[in-house]
Amino acid sequence: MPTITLSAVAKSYGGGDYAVKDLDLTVPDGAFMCLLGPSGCGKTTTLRMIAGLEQPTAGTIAVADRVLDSVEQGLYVPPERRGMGLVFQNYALWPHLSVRDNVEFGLRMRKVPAPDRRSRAEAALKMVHVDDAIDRYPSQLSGGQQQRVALARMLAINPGVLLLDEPLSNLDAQLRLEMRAELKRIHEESGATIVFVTHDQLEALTMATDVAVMKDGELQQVAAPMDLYARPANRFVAAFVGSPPMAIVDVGPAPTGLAASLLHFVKSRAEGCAPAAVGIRPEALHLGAPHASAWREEATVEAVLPAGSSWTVRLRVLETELYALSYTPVLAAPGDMLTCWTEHMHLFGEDGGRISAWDTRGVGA
Ligand SMILES: Nc1ncnc2c1ncn2[C@@H]1O[C@H](COP(=O)(O)OP(=O)(O)OP(=O)(O)O)[C@@H](O)[C@H]1O
Repeated sequence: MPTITLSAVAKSYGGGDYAVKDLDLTVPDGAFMCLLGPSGCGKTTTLRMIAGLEQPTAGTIAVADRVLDSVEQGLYVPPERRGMGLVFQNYALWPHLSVRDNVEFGLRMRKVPAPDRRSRAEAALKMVHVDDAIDRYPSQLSGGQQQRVALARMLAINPGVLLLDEPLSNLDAQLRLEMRAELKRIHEESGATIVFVTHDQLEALTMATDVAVMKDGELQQVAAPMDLYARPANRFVAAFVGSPPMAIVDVGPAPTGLAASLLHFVKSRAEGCAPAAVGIRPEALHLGAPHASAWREEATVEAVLPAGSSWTVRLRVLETELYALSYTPVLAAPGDMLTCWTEHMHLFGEDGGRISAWDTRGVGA
């Protein structure tokens, strides 16, 4: 199975702006890599370059030791010779062909003999759990089933690399949830290397083995989902990943109120540490009796928002609004005064980058 390597890849559509800038990215063999970022950050362009649908302006793309694009060497392998399967948001199935024929279509184009075609189509449809609808037409299927057929069509050609561009965005919330679990299972069963484009951080965190976060055409961080969440490399990733988002408080150069309180705490724990901003995730902000070593302040409850299994509380702390997320019932009412506290802060420097030494409290100590 193949590792995909992008080296110093850039793409300009003309006019001096770059959709993708100097991208170095390795998608490990068998990974489920999500390209994550806000609209326009270059995710689709990156995927289309891997697919061969766009040619890079600079750089090299290789799969295993086979170079597919090299601007320097004037080398370019067209999409149909890359051995990759693509599924896009609009997964057009042929309306006049049955599910079986839709899936067999790609195999027919590749001149696979009929009996082999038949068994491969059946196996692929079985894998995506729509084998019971094999003789139906696309109009007789739900959106989720159609999406599965589109996937089966790709899986049947047995690609080493599967490229998916927001394939779940046309589905309703329930189906999206189901399909996320299905895609994970399909990834494990097929062993394919998957690159998946999404702007939905939850989708990325739940499915991926590796997440690459992009902003303005530039790679911000590549990490396993929990590492990305626990140790975001900079303010952008910290604010983009997590819901409700991390509160990020600017603490320099002459902080007052909450900023002063946080900075005072940081300096008391790590002498010489001078962060520009302090971040607190809502679920790391607790209410009630604090741990001895924790940062704490008095908070006024502004609103309690129960959501069945969790409680979001809007607090006012030293004139600043903060959110706390609790997974145990919060029995407070607006106007109540409580102590809020945390032991988990994220520190960011002047350049927005994470001060990782703080995570082990080695800063300035
Ligand atoms: N064919 C094109 N011609 C000119 N500019 C383009 C073209 N395709 C994309 N762009 C520009 O390149 C930048 C990156 O676009 P891209 O579609 O890769 O981003 P994205 O992160 O996938 O966004 P979205 O989630 O909205 O699809 C954007 O500024 C976009 O306007």
